[in-house]
Amino acid sequence: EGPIERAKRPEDIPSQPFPLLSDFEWVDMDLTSQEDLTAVHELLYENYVEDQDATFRFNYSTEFFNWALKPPGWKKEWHVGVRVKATGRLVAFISAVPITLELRTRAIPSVEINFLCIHKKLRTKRLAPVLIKEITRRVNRHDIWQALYTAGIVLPAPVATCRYTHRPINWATLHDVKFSHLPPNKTKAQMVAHYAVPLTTSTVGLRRAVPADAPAIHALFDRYQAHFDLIQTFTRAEVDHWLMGGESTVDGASKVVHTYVVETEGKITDFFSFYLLPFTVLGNPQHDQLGVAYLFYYASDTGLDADRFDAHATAALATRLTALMGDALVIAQQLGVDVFNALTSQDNNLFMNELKFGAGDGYLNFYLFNYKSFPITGGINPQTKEIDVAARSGVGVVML
Ligand SMILES: Cc1c(C(=O)c2nccn2C)oc2cccc(OCCCNCc3cccnc3)c12
Repeated sequence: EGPIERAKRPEDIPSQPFPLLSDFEWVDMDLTSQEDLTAVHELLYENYVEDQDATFRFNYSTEFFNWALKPPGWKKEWHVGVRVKATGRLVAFISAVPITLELRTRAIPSVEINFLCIHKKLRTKRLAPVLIKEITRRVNRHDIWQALYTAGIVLPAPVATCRYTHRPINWATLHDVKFSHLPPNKTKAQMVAHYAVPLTTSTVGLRRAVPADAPAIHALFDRYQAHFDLIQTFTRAEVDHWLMGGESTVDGASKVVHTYVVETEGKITDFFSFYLLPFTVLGNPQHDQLGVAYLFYYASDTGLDADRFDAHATAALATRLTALMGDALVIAQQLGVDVFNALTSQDNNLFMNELKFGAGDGYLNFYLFNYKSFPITGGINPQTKEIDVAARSGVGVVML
């Protein structure tokens, strides 16, 4: 395992931007300005990823970008836009944010590439490879040579493949928007009852995290995720940002990322987090938005000191995570979420059957740019693609 290309130096990298078609120009988006944040939001609102049937489109808010694109170490020159020279109209975007990866305990200073978006009217102009080459140049100029990215499509050699899973919370709405279907031998009332979630949480000591919890969360999280093969490691400032919300917080609470802790006798024994990212529903008379939560990072000290494959420790962790994530569903329901999404990564397979997560028909492939790695299990059987509960995933990193 290791870098593919021999190490270059920043001074070997061109200082001039990659050539663009003559009608277009590169622009560094200024995401400290509401105007540019809104321009990026609108471009993606109208042109970003949709599901197969063009029923749903991601709806990333400007608060979401304040969180996702401005972590510690963020750079304006890594928020790359393409404008039409004549009109100034934003027609494409790609971003990089700094992340420290660890692959089997080897630290890899990297970036995370995300939000590659090209206006629908400019597809098939081969703009995507140009955007990727330009963001690579801008990152290399800062002496970073590896990158993490995900895609629904299969490109050469994913480092891991995980499967989408969904836990319906508001089954009736999911049925209205044709995401969930009524099985032939069931009634709507039975489906609604099957997915009913309690109105209140049950874990003793569960509460919203506050900034003062960050050191304890950081210590627990470092210990917990040491057992995965591919993780994102966090500085204290990165815990403050990614788990406490950073700039997306208004009066201490983020509207995007929601983090909860379990405090038992003055000690933080567990935490979990999820982020809210709605879908725009296309062409539906009853609903134009779908409330979606995505499981983010979590940790528990249950069974932490045992060997990862110790059956008793695993069973104890499964029980604990089932209780915690059951409460995450309750909190998501209180926030108006219609479906709670998770991947087969992390230790999610330990609770998803018990909590009625169902396998989706989407897959998320993880890619490492310029780094050769042995494959990592994504929590599914490579042949059947079915969720493999026994094979807990080696993927600890979560991509937005
Ligand atoms: C996306 C997504 C969906 C859906 O598409 C979906 N849920 C309810 C209705 N729909 C249509 O379901 C998931 C389950 C787990 C993780 C996920 O995503 C993980 C993070 C995705 N990163 C963004 C991304 C962008 C482009 C391609 N792939 C991923 C998803």
